[in-house]
Amino acid sequence: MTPGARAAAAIDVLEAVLAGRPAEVALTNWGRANRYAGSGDRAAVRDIVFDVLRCRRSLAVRGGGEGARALVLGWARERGQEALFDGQGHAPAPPRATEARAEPAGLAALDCPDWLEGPLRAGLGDGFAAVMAAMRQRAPVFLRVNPLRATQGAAIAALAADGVEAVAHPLAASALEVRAGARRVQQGRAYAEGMVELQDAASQAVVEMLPLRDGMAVLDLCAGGGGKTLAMAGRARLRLSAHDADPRRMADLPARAERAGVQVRLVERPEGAGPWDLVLTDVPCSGSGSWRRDPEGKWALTPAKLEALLEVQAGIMDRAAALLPADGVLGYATCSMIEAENQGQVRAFLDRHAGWELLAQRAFTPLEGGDGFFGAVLRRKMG
Ligand SMILES: C[S@@+](CC[C@H](N)C(=O)[O-])C[C@H]1O[C@@H](n2cnc3c(N)ncnc32)[C@H](O)[C@@H]1O
Repeated sequence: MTPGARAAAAIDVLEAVLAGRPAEVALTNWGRANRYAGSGDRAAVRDIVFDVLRCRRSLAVRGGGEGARALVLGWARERGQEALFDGQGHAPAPPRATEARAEPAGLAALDCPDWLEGPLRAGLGDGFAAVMAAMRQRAPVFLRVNPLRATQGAAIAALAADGVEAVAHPLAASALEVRAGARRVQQGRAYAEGMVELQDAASQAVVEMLPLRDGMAVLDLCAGGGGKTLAMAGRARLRLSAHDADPRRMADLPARAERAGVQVRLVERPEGAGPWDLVLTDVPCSGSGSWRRDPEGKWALTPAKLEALLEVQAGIMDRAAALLPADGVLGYATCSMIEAENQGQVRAFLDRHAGWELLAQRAFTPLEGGDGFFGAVLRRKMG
């Protein structure tokens, strides 16, 4: 496909997305309907679609409209590639007079919905503009080295043999940043043999905040696919259990655990299945820290949805607290940069629960390389 034809394909996909279809589904449907498109074409169309979704507000200004064609026109203009719209072959038709170009300013230039400025500024302070600008870019690909299967050096060498160039990243001792060959990771031997997992560096750093020691009984209360369960297993010899309110989310966990050489007990009802020394609550959140990877979430979030999430998060923290004895540790994590979901939840928890103390908390932003993340470590005091 020519670059112009790829832009036209992205317009088709984005039309489906704007009509309400999730981007991943729209891309899969497009791939099935256009079998002639090779893997390079599919990857290029995907990149345009996600570039546009990350920067939807500013590109609408640049492209002179809110529709899929205007958004992709804005995307092309931002890159100095308006000439792709030349109507030749399968390329989109040239810009119309109504598709006037303008320069986005203020929150539009930062691709921030108006209502989110306050909640985000509360957490990011003076860093707000720099962080929001960073959220307009593609996220790097990070891997976690699994120490149960390989040393860092052995993992880097095995990845190189797979055609993947990866280097250590300072955010976490276990983190590698992929510099080239990211699309080859999941076809390679290093991945198949459990030496590495795909996991954001800040997500790994949050797990490194937890005071894990050999022999501890640990529950991952919101385990989902088990990314953090497996990361915890790499830190110490733990007696690990995993739970999720929606057990279907843990469907892949047994196979992932086996590949990683980890034993995990899946627990349907944590109440009565303890005792636990540490409970991790990687709670459902706005996802505002991972909008580079999941940009649809930025435009779908509403004040009412955020309020509902805050209630769920507080409820899960209370549930975890009830599972922990004196000296028990509660780990709290979000992939959010909104203060109310992070430090605000920790403050509210300490107000609700006498006899608990905060051992550590840290907020991560994409300016450090990984996703926006938050981690807190709380302990129930003795006596
Ligand atoms: C952020 S995701 C977890 C991601 C996972 N820890 C990982 O690292 O891949 C949050 C998970 O919490 C689960 N969840 C939602 N409400 C819950 C509740 N009340 N108790 C336990 N899990 C809950 C969701 O089903 C979802 O899988």
